[in-house]
Amino acid sequence: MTTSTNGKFNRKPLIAGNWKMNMDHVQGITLLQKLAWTLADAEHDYGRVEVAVFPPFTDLRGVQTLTMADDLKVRYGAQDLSAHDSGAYTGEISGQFLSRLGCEYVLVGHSERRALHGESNDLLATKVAAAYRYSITPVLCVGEGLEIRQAGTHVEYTLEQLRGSLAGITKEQAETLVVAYEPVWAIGTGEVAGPEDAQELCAAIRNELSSLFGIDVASKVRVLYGGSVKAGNAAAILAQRDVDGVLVGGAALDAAEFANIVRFEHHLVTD
Ligand SMILES: O=C(CO)COP(=O)(O)O
Repeated sequence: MTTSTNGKFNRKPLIAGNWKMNMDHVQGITLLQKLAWTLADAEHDYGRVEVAVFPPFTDLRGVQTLTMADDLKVRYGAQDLSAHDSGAYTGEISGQFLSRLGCEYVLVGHSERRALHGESNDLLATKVAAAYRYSITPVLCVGEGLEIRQAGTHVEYTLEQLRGSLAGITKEQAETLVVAYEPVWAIGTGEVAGPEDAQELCAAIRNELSSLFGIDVASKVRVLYGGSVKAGNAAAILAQRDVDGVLVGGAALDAAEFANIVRFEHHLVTD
C-alpha cells in the first residue's frame, strides 16, 4: 500500500520542454502564451504535474516579464550556464544572471553540449556546482550513443557520466537534483527508446544515486526520460515506475502537442 497522493507518483512529475536554438524572443513569448492558455483551458493542475520550458538565453527576459505580468505557473530555465561567476569569459552566461532572470532550472551536459562543444564530465561537475551556488536546480543530462548501446555497455557508460558530472556535490544538493536520461540515438531521430529501456536506465540512475548519496536522495530526485517524446508515446513512458517526467525537444515547439504531453495522465490506463 503506497501513501502516494499523486497517482503512481511519489515525486511530482516534471514535463520539460527544451526549445534548443529555436524561437527568437518574439516567437518565444507567443509560444509560452499559447501553452499557458491551452493549459488554462484544460484546467491543468500545476500542483500535480509541473511544467517547465528551456528557451534560448535571449528569450529569458521576455519569458520572465510575461510570467510575472500574467502570473504564469509554467517554470523556466536556461539551456546552459558558465562554470564561472563573472570575468573574462567572452560569450558565457553566469548562473548569477540566470538567477536574476528568475530561472529555477538549468540544463547541464545536454548531449549536444557534450558532443558539439566537447564538454567533459569534469567541466560539467563545475557547472553543476555553479548552478547550486545560485540556487538553480541543475537538470543533468546523461545518455549513451548508438555504438555504446549496440555494444551493450550503456548502463555502465551512463552511470559513469552521472558519477563524473556530480563529483563534489553534497547530499543536500543531490536531494534537489533532476537527472534526464537522454540516449543520443533517440534524440531528434524519431527513434524512441521503448518504455522498458527508459525504465531500465531511470532505475539504474536512481540506484546509483542511492549508493552515492543515500537512500532518501533516491526517493526525492526526479529522473526524466528524453528522446523523441511525443503526445502519442509519452503516457506509456511516464507509466514506468522510475520515470518521473520527460525532457521534450521538437514536440515542445508546438503548444498543443506539448500541452497534450503535459496532460499525459488523461491518456494513462489506470491499473
Ligand atoms: O534532446 C532532447 C531534449 O533535450 C530530445 O529532443 P527530441 O525530443 O527532439 O528528440
